[in-house]
Amino acid sequence: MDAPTTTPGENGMSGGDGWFAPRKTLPASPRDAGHAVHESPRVVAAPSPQHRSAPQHHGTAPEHGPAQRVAPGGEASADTVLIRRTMTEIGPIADKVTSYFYALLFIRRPDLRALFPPAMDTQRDRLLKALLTAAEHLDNTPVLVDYLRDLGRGHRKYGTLAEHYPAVGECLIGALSTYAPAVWSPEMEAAWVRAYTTMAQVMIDAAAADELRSPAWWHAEIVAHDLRTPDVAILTVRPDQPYSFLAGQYTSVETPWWPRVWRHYSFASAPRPDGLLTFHVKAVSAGWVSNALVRRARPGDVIRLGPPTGSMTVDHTTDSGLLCLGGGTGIAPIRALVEDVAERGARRPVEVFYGARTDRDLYDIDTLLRLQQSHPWLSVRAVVDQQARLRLPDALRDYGPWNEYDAYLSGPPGMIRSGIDTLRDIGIPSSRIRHDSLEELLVVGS
Ligand SMILES: NC(=O)C1=CN([C@@H]2O[C@H](COP(=O)(O)OP(=O)(O)OC[C@H]3O[C@@H](n4cnc5c(N)ncnc54)[C@H](O)[C@@H]3O)[C@@H](O)[C@H]2O)C=CC1
Repeated sequence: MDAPTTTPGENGMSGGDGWFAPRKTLPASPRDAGHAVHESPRVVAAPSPQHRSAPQHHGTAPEHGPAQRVAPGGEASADTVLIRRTMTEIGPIADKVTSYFYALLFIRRPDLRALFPPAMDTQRDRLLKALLTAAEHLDNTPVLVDYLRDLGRGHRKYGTLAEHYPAVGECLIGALSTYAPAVWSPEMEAAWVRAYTTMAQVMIDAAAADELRSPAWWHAEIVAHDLRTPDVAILTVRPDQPYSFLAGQYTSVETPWWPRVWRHYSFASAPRPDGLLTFHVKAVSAGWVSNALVRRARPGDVIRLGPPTGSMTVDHTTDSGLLCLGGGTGIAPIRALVEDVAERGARRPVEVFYGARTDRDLYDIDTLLRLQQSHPWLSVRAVVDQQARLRLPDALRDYGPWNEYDAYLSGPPGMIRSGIDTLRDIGIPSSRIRHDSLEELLVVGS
């Protein structure tokens, strides 16, 4: 059943003006943000241990959140239980559900096809990951609201408008109800409608607020292209308008050769007075964007950038040391963090472990060693797989103690996972470990 068989209005769904119609205007004050669709008072469940450590975004703390039907004592709310039941049901057939969802959407709203890339492979993955992430955090209001606000802001660059959300919601429910018939019921549908409507409103409000402050995207001219290894290039770009971000964050990049295909890259420098931005890009197999940026891009080419995002930033309210692990091109944001500490003039110890498979892959070691020479508080150690007794995260065990340090991890997802285990094992609490979202990393740099 891969082809859509429903037509608009089936599955109890109305047309574009149906029950998903969102409020399009900005709330009167920031305190009203996200409130419009709530019927019950705000109740925030205790964050799960896994997320208690999640660093806060640098913006204002979220005040309101979706999915307010939270049971007392931090148990999952009735809606969350229902929604997770659907997710369990569709998990094994997720590919089919997402294909069906997009087929429904493009049949009902052919005009929306132009917002998506010609090839939909990664896009399919992303929808599912966004859904799973939202479902996972449904009762964890601050985390979910942060996530949705980022998602709403990030969707501006695709040309997403408030009026698109009803169609997306209806097709999503159409796909879920078709592929989860065993668990689907009027209650299940009502839970999804409530959750989607509220989540969509948070995204719409975040996008509307962002529109008052920032462009939807920036054009940026490549001003330098430095091929450091046959596969790794360092690109320096000049945005056409001021671009403000924090060291440790990342953004999305679109090349002229693959329109509407966006990939994430971290800023490899702290904000500079000349406004230039730097990215480290490794060409990976089947990576359209990364291959274009490494092998095809030249000074003078113009790329597009989305807004900055990510919370792997330095907490300047403490003077704890920074323990930084950068694997491969994951060293990019670590270098930005080092520059950030240097610019503040703080004498906090910063210990960088730079992991690579071979000597040749340590493409940025010279810069880091130069920084080490001029900053006595900085120590840089290279861990090369071919020579090391221990792989990158395990190498930490030979040094320390690390109990006065905040840890920053950046690199391949496997390295981050084993890094988290090692750090916990050597006594660094989760609340002091920072890294980018693993979901995002799966498409970083491809
Ligand atoms: N370009 C950028 O701005 C950023 C890139 N990244 C991510 O960094 C990664 C860089 O890839 P490559 O340069 O090819 O790195 P790589 O695969 O060559 O590995 C770099 C280091 O990580 C270690 N490592 C890899 N897998 C491991 C595992 N499962 N357990 C323990 N250690 C492991 C290796 O031993 C090596 O020391 C990509 O996944 C990219 O998405 C992350 C943040 C920013």
